[in-house]
Amino acid sequence: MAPVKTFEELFAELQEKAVTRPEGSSTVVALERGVHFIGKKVVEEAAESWMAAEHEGPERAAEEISQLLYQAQVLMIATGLKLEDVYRHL
Ligand SMILES: N=c1c2ncn([C@@H]3O[C@H](COP(=O)(O)OP(=O)(O)OP(=O)(O)O)[C@@H](O)[C@H]3O)c2ncn1[C@@H]1O[C@H](COP(=O)(O)O)[C@@H](O)[C@H]1O
Repeated sequence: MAPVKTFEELFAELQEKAVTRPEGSSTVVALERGVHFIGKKVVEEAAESWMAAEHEGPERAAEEISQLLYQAQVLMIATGLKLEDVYRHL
């Protein structure tokens, strides 16, 4: 089983990709396409999370929610936000 990645670890990984811009990174492609594109992905994954939770069971819901968290992080990076900027509203 692959090691578990935390929310903070994923964010640090994405921040580094945003700086180093490695080839083949889906995050870099999304950042190049911009906030409008990423925003649509957030909405898409939110809808898929809802549908999975209501109709497809917890395992599928977990998969879709992980993608929602990923897309939310990409949106934060595209907007120039750090985790702390969001956490202080929690
Ligand atoms: N957790 C994710 C993650 N979740 C979703 N996605 C991508 O988000 C994009 C949009 O999702 P879509 O649902 O539209 O894509 P799709 O092909 O239709 O997939 P399905 O929803 O149909 O399954 C796809 O390219 C997914 O690969 C992710 N891309 C990357 N990560 C992680 O982010 C890190 C950096 O990844 P790279 O930037 O690709 O190196 C790595 O740790 C990755 O595991």
